[in-house]
Amino acid sequence: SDRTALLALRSAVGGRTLLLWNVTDQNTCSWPGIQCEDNRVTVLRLPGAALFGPLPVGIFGNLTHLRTLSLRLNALSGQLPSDLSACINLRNLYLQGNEFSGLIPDFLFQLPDLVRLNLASNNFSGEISSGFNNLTRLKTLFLEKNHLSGSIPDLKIPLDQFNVSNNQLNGSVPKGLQSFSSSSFLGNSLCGGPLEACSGDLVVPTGEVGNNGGSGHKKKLAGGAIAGIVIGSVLAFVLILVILMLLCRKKSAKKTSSVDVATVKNPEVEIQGSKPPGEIENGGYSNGYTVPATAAAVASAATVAAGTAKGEVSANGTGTKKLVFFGNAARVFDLEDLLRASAEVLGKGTFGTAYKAVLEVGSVVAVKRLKDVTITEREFREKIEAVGSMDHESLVPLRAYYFSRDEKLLVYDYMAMGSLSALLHGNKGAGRTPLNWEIRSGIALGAARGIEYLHSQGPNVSHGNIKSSNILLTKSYDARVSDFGLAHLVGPPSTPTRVAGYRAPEVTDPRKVSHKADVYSFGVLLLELLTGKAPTHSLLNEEGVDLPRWVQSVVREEWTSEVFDLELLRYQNVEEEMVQLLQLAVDCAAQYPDKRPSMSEVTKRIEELRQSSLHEAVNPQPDAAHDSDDASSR
Ligand SMILES: Nc1ncnc2c1ncn2[C@@H]1O[C@H](COP(=O)(O)OP(=O)(O)OP(=O)(O)O)[C@@H](O)[C@H]1O
Repeated sequence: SDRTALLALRSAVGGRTLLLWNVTDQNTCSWPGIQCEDNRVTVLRLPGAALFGPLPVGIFGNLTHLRTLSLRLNALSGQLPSDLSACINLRNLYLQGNEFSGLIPDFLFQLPDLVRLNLASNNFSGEISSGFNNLTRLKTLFLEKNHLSGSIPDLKIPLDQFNVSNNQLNGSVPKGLQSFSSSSFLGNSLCGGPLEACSGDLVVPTGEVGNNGGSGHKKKLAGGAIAGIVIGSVLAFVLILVILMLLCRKKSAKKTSSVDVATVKNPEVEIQGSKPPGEIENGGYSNGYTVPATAAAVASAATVAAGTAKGEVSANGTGTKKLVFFGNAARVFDLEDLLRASAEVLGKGTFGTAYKAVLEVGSVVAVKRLKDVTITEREFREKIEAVGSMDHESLVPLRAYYFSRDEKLLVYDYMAMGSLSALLHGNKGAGRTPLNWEIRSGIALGAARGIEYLHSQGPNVSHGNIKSSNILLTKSYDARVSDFGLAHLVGPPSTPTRVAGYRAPEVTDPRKVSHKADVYSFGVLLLELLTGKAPTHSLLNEEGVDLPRWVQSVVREEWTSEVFDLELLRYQNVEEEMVQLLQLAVDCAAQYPDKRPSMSEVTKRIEELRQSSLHEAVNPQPDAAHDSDDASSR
């Protein structure tokens, strides 16, 4: 049984479990570091518990329901016990910071559910097996600081995190791993990818210069070859310049009033729109980042468009170079107004750059300049019409759009308080409105209603990119969901976002997102709202777990002291409701889609718990009321 196995572990490697575990307590599941489901041990966490010596065979063969095993930072040694292969439900295996040795055993590759594997800082030796390719769900692989040798196999699994630094590896970094930074590979004899190019990468086909075919030595280029390359490059550059100049002349002679926006790309705006590295990050704290522009970025697109749009509306509505508005009474400004507006950069996102444009009449709009739109104009218009027809008080309204070959603009209502992301993680200085329970639970409810509305449009309508920078706030902190329907307008991101944080585990193509995947992302958003921690924060703790797993790893009794944002804790009278909302967040972020509630259920639960907290604030109830509530819900 699980109990026998735990007792065997205790007597084999002892450590602090000798003090921690009260063996007279028959309820093994209440022992520190242990969590159970249906009376079977699913989580065993004994980090830094002074465990010592080899793990004998005969223990883990019984703990077959284990999902998380963390024995990091102990002094365990020897080979990994072969009966660990029986733990086929294992998802998280954290063994870093021990003295394990021998080969990385093949049985690990037979654990189909493994998501996180950390074997760093041990004495493992031998080669890294291509058997890791069997672990199709693996997201994190840490093997740094061991004695691993040989070359790195080409791993084709979609890893979020990977590190093999400080081993004795050689050869080149395989293609599939080249997007990781050099720090993942340093301290080896590796080359290629983020590291220095491998010798042999530069093959110059002349008699005296080039690779000698396998000796591994890089031959220096001869002086003559270098001169040849330089002169050749300069000539090619001059030739391109001449061609460009000729082309430009031809074009301007042809017509002074070109029809296409593409010809008036405003270099000034381009510069102002580009971000200084590190300052504006996708999903980061970009709100409030302002670069005053003499003319809006949108104006660059609008300049010619406005000049040519008048009277050029074609009968079918396509091919027009003008703003297309949604709704009946919405046409309160036109391209010329946008042209005269002053603009500032709000931030750069997955789909392009967002600007704030202040119109001369005083109204303010947000303009999103889309990049990487690969679909045809017809498809674009069809899809954007569908987005524009969405109408709900918890969505950021899309007012208008503009389409030309080189410029695609979306015009939204401007949300004065910026994004939830900026509010939670941005300026925490004095003068900021404290984010109390009422505000946070109200934001949760507004966002839930917006997503519920989107889902009510049909089984194929999902948001696909729920995160805190896409929840925007009005002056009165009402939440509005933004960026819906955009994933279908643009091509796949050129660089896949590695640590998405919000993305459900089953999602492989970010454009194919189900209702249940939105629910997962909303769960992460709720956790962010309650903990104040950003889910994209690199390593939430030393184990590199994501926000949902971190919250789950903290026992429920300790949620109040360990998990909640300190600012929120000042409002003690709503502790029970806070715990309920956290439980809802955990339910939403369940690993398996079928276990997650629907958005309408989510909205209902938030409404209920908010009602009880508001009621309580007005009519404080004695504790007994809670007890009876609990009893009835059990
Ligand atoms: N309608 C709006 N009103 C006010 N601010 C906005 C509006 N739309 C976007 N922003 C701001 O502009 C920033 C960039 O937005 P954008 O939607 O382009 O990127 P993102 O939300 O960070 O990422 P993604 O494109 O992946 O959704 C956001 O952080 C938000 O603060």
